[in-house]
Amino acid sequence: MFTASRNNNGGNGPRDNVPVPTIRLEGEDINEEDDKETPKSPFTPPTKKSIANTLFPAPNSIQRSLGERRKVVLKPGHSPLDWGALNRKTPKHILRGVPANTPPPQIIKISKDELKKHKVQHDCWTCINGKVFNITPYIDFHPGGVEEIMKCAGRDGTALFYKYHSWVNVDRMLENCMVGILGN
Ligand code: HEM
Repeated sequence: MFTASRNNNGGNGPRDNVPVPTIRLEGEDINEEDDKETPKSPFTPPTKKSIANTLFPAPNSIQRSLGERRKVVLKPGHSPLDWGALNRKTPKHILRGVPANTPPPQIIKISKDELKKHKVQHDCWTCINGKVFNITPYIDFHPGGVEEIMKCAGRDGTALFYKYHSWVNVDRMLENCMVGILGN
């Protein structure tokens, strides 16, 4: 007799305890073995509580340990994807906020006094892990809101940054906004 069965393991062999449906073609012989009642599913249906406990972020993640997520509504055109697009089409010196012929950020030293001068929304720098970034163009794109990101304006924001989101890749996100390296 022909039975078409398919495991739910991507076709790589049967999985333990998982019922496999049997499809019978019309007019074919019935084998008693096949006629047994389908075993009960080993899965219990999810409840609201179990869904809340299993969705992203994972229950034991850093995100959860911070309590309620505090994302804000961003202005239209300010999603993370829009930030990516802006980075692709904007010349780097504009994102860095420096003249076009400025040497690469890796060889520019910035003093703490200079960093302090850039602490307003239209001219805002911060330092994370020793790298100074011009965050002026990013402020409106920050998923945590303007008020939060402005707490690191004109100063070293490393501790605050890691307190809220150690998982965010700041070097990648702000790579085109890097002004220089923090000196003394
Ligand atoms: C300058 C560098 C910063 C960058 C590039 C940055 C980037 C981000 C990104 C990408 C997210 C979304 C995270 C996610 O969805 O998983 C986020 C959320 C957030 N950020 Fe920042 N951030 C910066 C600085 C800060 C600072 C200084 C603070 C606080 C004083 C802060 C507070 C927050 C908060 C509260 C959220 C929402 C967290 C959540 O989703 O639960 N951020 N930030």
